[in-house]
This record gives sequence, structure tokens and C-alpha cells, in this order.
Amino acid sequence: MKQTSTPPTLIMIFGATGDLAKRKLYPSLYQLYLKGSLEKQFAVLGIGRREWSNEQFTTHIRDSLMTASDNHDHIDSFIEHCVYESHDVEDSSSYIKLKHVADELDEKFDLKGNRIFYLAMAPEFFGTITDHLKSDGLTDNQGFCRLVIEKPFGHSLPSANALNDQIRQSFPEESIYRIDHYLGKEMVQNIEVIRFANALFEPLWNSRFISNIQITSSEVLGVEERGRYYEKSGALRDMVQNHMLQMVALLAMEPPISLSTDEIRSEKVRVLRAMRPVEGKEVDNYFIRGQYGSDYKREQKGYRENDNVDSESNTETFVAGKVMIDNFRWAGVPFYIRTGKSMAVKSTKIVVQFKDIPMNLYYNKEHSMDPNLLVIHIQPDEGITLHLNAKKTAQGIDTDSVKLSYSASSIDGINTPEAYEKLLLDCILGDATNFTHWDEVKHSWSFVDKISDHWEKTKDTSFPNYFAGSMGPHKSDLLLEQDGFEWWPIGELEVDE
Ligand SMILES: NC(=O)C1=CN([C@@H]2O[C@H](COP(=O)(O)OP(=O)(O)OC[C@H]3O[C@@H](n4cnc5c(N)ncnc54)[C@H](OP(=O)(O)O)[C@@H]3O)[C@@H](O)[C@H]2O)C=CC1
Ligand SMILES: O=C1O[C@H](COP(=O)(O)O)[C@@H](O)[C@H](O)[C@H]1O
Repeated sequence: MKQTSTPPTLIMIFGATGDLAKRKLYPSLYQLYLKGSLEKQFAVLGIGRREWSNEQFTTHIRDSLMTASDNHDHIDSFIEHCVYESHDVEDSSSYIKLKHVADELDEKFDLKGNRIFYLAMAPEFFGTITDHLKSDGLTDNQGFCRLVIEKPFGHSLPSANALNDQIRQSFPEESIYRIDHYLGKEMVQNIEVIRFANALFEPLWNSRFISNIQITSSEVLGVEERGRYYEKSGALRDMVQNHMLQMVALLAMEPPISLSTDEIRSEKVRVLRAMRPVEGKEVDNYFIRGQYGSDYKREQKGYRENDNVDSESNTETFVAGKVMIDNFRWAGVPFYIRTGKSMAVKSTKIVVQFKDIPMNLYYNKEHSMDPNLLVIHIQPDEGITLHLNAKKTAQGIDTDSVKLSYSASSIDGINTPEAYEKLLLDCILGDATNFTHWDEVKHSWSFVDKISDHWEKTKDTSFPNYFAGSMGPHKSDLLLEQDGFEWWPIGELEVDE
């Protein structure tokens, strides 16, 4: 069934032989093809350094789709739209050939000159590629030209600034689609709807009624093969600068005056600007870091034992922090964020804790009443749970905690689309709402740089300070305890039992 009608498009993937393309991009494009969002007028031009033939390339795509999709019926017709070109992006002379191949595909599939340049490559190449796309005439076509950029967008504010200046020589801001794949997740997109489409929540969504908000994104996997990248990045740059702060912005923003890309972005930027900057020694009062060692049984590798990781590495694989948003709505309400590798569960959840009612008629000394919680389950389960208090089914007026749950997959009966599928479709349709604008990137780097500056100057001698398979270092609990709070459990069983 047709989902949305899309314009004819040539999708040029730089980094077509890489991990991201294989695991995410081909399966997502194939899903769009199965759903009819991509029909006859589309082509994929894969670009990598390897000297592959078209046949090797399409076999590679077939392998990816056989693993990722349950429906193999249309793989043959899908890969007829896919072509490979071996090209070293640093070789200035080979862009002319690339332009020629792109022009041929334009003509063959009647693509009206519409092009998406997807840079699924290491960021150090971004500037070189965009310079050449312009100077060698690949952007000089009659249709639209959109640039999709993978994270990380820079390593700090100065490097992001330099990268942005370079890219902007060739593409205007409105044609740049900076990917943050969390913004493609169904339940992250649902945050706005939960907040702004329910009379129940919006009036309570402020410091008068909310005591704190907790955002956790925990992973079971360690850094695996990504030691080289991760050593320079760490959890702060890898997860906090982008995904975690984007979730904070969506939770804290004011209602936009419309759902247009610009209005939503400008409200998010206002939140990022209002985040209380913390620097120097003050960082230790707001942010704590961790690094995983081996597990209790010493069966899993500690971080420092991975390939391409320094045996005395000071890189954090866990971050917990308190973000204060100094504006009228959120004065005094901590937004606690927590993310890490090699933890006990793979889970991303948001817990909104409401303040206690002013006078608890039902309080008795044996059973204190639980606060009301709104839990937004981002992954792996998708849904919402509202924790309320009700009367215990028995004599007397004791209270019991009850949960009202909505599970997206069980009610809608379908698997929600993969984030990349949604984002690719948005880009083809020219909707940049769920991509990050330069202003958002700028403000989040400015916030994160002050923390990383302090951490780079002060080695954490307690590293490794959490066991693989745990919920992070004890310091993370203390961060909340000092404010009179504790982390709500985020494991599936603990929240949904
Ligand atoms: N993998 C993931 O899950 C995620 C990745 N990202 C980001 O996506 C980007 C790509 O990551 P990933 O796919 O994992 O990386 P890989 O290392 O798996 O792939 C890199 C790709 O770049 C190509 N390449 C490298 N140098 C050149 C060159 N000089 N000319 C042409 N092509 C070249 C490689 O081609 P060849 O091998 O043929 O040389 C390969 O296709 C990175 O920015 C990463 O941070 C972001 C989120 C998640
Ligand atoms: O961007 C990244 O995200 C993944 C986690 O994504 P998720 O969708 O599985 O939650 C993380 O593993 C990776 O290090 C980071 O670069």
C-alpha cells in the first residue's frame, strides 16, 4: 500500500560498503520500496573505495536485506535500481566520472535531477566531499540537492564550526539534514504529541507539578570494534551532545505556534540556550562519569581490554548528569540524564516524576504512597505507562500503585518503522523537522565542551569504576540522592511487571 507519494530521487551513498549502509540504509530503503514510497523513479548510487563490480555490490545489498527483512520477494527488483561506483573521495579527478554516472542514472530512471548525497563516512571527509560536489558540478542540476550528514558533527564547538563553515560553502542550511537517529524513533516523535495533544499533561508540565525528569539510555553492548572512534569520543560526545540533549529539548520546549520545522526548531533552541552552563570544578556537582571494567564473574572484557583502546584510558563509557533549565517553566526542576555501555539492560526510557500532593490523606506509616509517574518507553518496548495510586481491593483505605499502560506495538499490531526509514523518507520529502539545525548543534556543543574540558584536565583515578552488566557507578545514585531522589528502575520487567 502506498504510504506517501515521493518525488523521483537519486540517492548517492558515500560509504556504501560500510557498516551503517549495510545494517541500516539498505534495509530502510528496501522497506520504503516495499511500502511503495519508492517506486520506479529512484536509484541508489553506492560509492566506496573498494574496487567492486556492480554484481559484488548488489550481492552485498542482497545479503543485507536477506538478514534484515522478512520479505524477500522484491529484492531482485529493488537491486535493479542500485549501482556501484568505486571512487576515492580524496581523489579530485574522479568526481567528474561520478557526475557522469549520476547524470546517466538521472536519465535512465527519469529522476528530474533530484539528488540526495548521504555521507555515511568518517566526518574528516565531509568537507572535501561537499567542496567537490559543488566544484565538479554534481549539485548543478535542475532538481533539489540535499545533503545528509551522519554524526558526529564535529568533536567540539570549534571543530563543528569549522566543518559547518566548509559545508555551507556548498549547501545552504535548509538543504543540510544532520542525522540524529533518535529523532526518527517512534516514541521520541511521540513526546510532542503526548505533551501537546493531551489536556491532562500540558497544564501539569512545569515546575509546579513536576519534581524531576529522568532520561536513561543504557546499552548492554560494550564498544566492541569501535575502540578507535570511541577513545576520542566517549559517552559524552557519542550520546549526550546529541541524542540525550535532543530528548531534553523535546521534553522541555514550549508549545510551538505551529508544527512547522522552523517553529519546532526555534523552541528547541530556546531550551538549549536556557541550559545552565557548568564549568571547572562545578562540573563535579552536576556530572559524573564512569568506565566499565570486567563483569562480576570476570567473563566480559573491560573497556580498557578492547582493541585500539589505551590500557590506561581515561575515556568515559558512562555519563550521568543533572541538567538545569533556567527558565520560567523549569526553574528548580532537575533533568537527570544517564547513558552508558556494558550496562545491565538495553533500554531507553523517560520517567517524569510528579510532585507529591500537598496533603496526603491516605498516608500511613507502613506504606508511603508512590509519586505519580509518566513513563515513556522509547525502546526496546514502545509505549507509555502512567503510575497512579488507587485503593487497595480490601477492607480499609490503603492505597496501591496501579499502572495504565499503552504499548504501541501491541495496540497498533505492527512493528514501528526503523528510525532510519522514517528519516530517509522525511529527507526525500524535504521535511527537515526531525534533523538537527546548526543552532541546536552549536548550543549543545557549547554546553558539552565545558564538561569535557574539565574531564580532560582531571583524570578519573577510580576508572574502571563500574562492573560490566551493572547500572553504572555508585556515584550516579549519589547524584540523585543529594537532591532527595533516586533513579526509577528502567528494566522492562521492573517498570512493566
Ligand atoms: N555504524 C553505525 O552503526 C553508525 C555509524 N555512524 C556514522 O556513520 C559514518 C559511517 O560509519 P560506518 O559505516 O560504521 O563506517 P565504516 O568504517 O564501516 O565504513 C566507512 C565507509 O567509508 C568508505 N571510505 C573510507 N575512506 C574512503 C575514501 N577515501 N573514499 C571513499 N570511500 C571511503 C569505506 O569504503 P571502503 O571500505 O570501500 O574503503 C566505507 O564504505 C560515521 O560517520 C559514523 O560515525 C553513526 C551512527 C551509527
Ligand atoms: O549514535 C549512537 O547510538 C547508538 C545507540 O543507538 P540505539 O538506537 O541503539 O539506542 C550507540 O550504540 C552508539 O555508540 C552511538 O554512536
